[in-house]
Amino acid sequence: MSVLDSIIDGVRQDVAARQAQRDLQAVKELARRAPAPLDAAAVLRGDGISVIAEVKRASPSRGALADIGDPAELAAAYADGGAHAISVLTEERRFHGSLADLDAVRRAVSVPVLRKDFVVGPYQIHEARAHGADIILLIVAALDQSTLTALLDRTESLGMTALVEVHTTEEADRALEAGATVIGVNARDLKTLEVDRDNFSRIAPGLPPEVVKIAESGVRGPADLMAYAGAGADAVLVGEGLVTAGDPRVMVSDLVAAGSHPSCPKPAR
Ligand SMILES: O=P(O)(O)OC[C@@H](O)[C@@H](O)c1c[nH]c2ccccc12
Repeated sequence: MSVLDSIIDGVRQDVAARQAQRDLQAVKELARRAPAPLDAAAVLRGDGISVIAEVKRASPSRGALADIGDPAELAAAYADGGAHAISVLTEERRFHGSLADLDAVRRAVSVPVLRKDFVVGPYQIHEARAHGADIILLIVAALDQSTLTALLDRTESLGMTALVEVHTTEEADRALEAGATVIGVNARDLKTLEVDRDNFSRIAPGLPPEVVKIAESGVRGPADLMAYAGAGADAVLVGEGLVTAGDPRVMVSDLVAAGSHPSCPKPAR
């Protein structure tokens, strides 16, 4: 079984346990009462290269990454450094995240918030909305085509933005077929956990100009952001580099400065 399959197995069990506590109707009601979602796609498409800064406690490849302390403080430091959006891992078993982390971050920042998890069904989307998320991650490799399409439609019907994650050109075709308008190319293969930063430049140029393109994983500093920008990225998603940085606020502001510098390449559209 691949790493991805085993993560999904655990996620299905955890979702079933939560759903037994609070059913879909109840979560939908909470979602309806949440403040309206922000237009994240507009933020990410804005001038310069946007930075999505991730609250990431651990990963399957590295184990515990850093003692991040209070996730609200970390998220506030990211926002203070100029992050355009904040990603919060909520998967518990491998990433040590939680919905409590999402709540804490939502209360701490006013920029768009991404719930980063392994979404397998509509329950998690309403749940994300109920906890104040504006963006949801949908991983093409984890979903069959009809489920992907249904989950994308569900996300949009709640006024949220779907970040549809791909790792190959075949997956990118499936994302477009499903109607994705924001596509993330992950440098990390979720089946082997190997990182290949050139993956973005192989896949992104084949995507339509109007699609918002996000380069995910492997950004260690401004040079990686510039390289992704040169290959057409609208935004970068950065986790490990930030949680292990001595001063996350300063690192975010260095990335934001690089991404808004006149010499930084802009996506052609
Ligand atoms: O820590 P990194 O290399 O900066 O990567 C961040 C982000 O791209 C990564 O956490 C990620 C991308 N897609 C995912 C899907 C599930 C869990 C995690 C991820």
